[in-house]
Amino acid sequence: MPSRLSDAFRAHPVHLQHKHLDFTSVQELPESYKWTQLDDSGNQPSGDFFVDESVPIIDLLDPNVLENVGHACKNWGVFQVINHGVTSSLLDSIESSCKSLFSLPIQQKLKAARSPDGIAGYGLARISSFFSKLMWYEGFTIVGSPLEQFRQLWPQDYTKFCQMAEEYEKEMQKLAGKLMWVMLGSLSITKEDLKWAGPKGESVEPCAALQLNHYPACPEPDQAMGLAAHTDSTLLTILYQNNTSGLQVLREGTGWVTVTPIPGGLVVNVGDLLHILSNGLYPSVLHRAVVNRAKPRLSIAYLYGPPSNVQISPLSKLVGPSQPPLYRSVTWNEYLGTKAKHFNKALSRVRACASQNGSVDVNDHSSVQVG
Ligand SMILES: C=C1C[C@]23C[C@@]1(O)CC[C@H]2[C@@]12CCC[C@@](C)(C(=O)O1)[C@H]2[C@@H]3C(=O)O
Ligand SMILES: O=C(O)CCC(=O)C(=O)O
Ligand SMILES: [Fe+2]
Repeated sequence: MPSRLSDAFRAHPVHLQHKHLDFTSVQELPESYKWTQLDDSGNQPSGDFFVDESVPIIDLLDPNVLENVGHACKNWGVFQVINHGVTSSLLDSIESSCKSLFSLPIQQKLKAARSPDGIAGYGLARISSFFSKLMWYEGFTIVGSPLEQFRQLWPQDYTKFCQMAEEYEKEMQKLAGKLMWVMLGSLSITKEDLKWAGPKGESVEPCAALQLNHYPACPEPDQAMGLAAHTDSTLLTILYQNNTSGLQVLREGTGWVTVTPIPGGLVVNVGDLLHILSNGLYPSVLHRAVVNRAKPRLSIAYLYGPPSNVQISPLSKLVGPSQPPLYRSVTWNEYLGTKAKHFNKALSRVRACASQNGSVDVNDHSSVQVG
């Protein structure tokens, strides 16, 4: 059983033909990038034009923060956070470094290509193997120190980039720890209830990945897909998006709702592991990224999870005779492997007794087709 996050995909290598497009030279969308409704998992009418609903914005300094976060997690599985303590100068720096990174020639970026059974590096979206059409997307995954890969990629500039990425990871780790306790606190879970977080609640070596996402401007955005609908496998994800819209979340009964960027704001979403811990009370939100004709879009996701070999299961405080545990226990490593194999059916795979009692997964996106 793998015990480090970077070993999670060893048993389930993802073989993507590395057909990398030089997006800058394309005038017309190639057939292989044209999505129809059938290719698009979970396609629902877009809520953009008629929905007067928007993802909650939460001020982390608000005295009612617990209640507000609880409401957002329960009803949306996502919120935007302000007054989070991460400086706008750090957000600006990482954004501009990512811009330089993605503007390198494709041959150079491929020097740091992710291997089929690896976790870190440059490449197509990992979930691409579940779809017959390609995404208008390129990404870079960083786990721990990015030094080695960036040395190959950027022999002159890598130290500056690495220092900044490490500072960003440090700040995100602090914020993610804080957010985790607020999100759990909103369920009346205290630090004593979470054994793996240490006696005082100090998180024992949490695991995390930094995902740099780039969606170039697209000649036919209505037919293209940036990043197909998925949930994150994390406890929670913190996403910084530049000032270009593209992120959409699926709201039951409404459809796709755009998460409009707010200056200095960060998007926080509930991941599958928090859904499991909360025994299904907090849904992990299905989300995707669409593209546009005018401007490239950048986003930086901090994917935060528990130590990779800790067993995660519904918290005992949230389980009782009338609320049986909905999921069996699973480590993050094991769950990432399950996700690599079963994608949007991964949660159902760890569902307790799903086949015996015939119950339906409250967060089951298995109606979502994979191509
Ligand atoms: C820790 C991780 C979560 C993630 C897979 C990864 O190894 C690093 C990238 C993450 C990401 C980002 C885009 C969507 C996603 C489903 C994917 O394919 O790669 C997530 C993965 C996840 O949360 O399962
Ligand atoms: O680019 C976005 O807005 C979404 C990115 C995302 O979902 C991810 O990195 O997991
Ligand atoms: Fe995501």
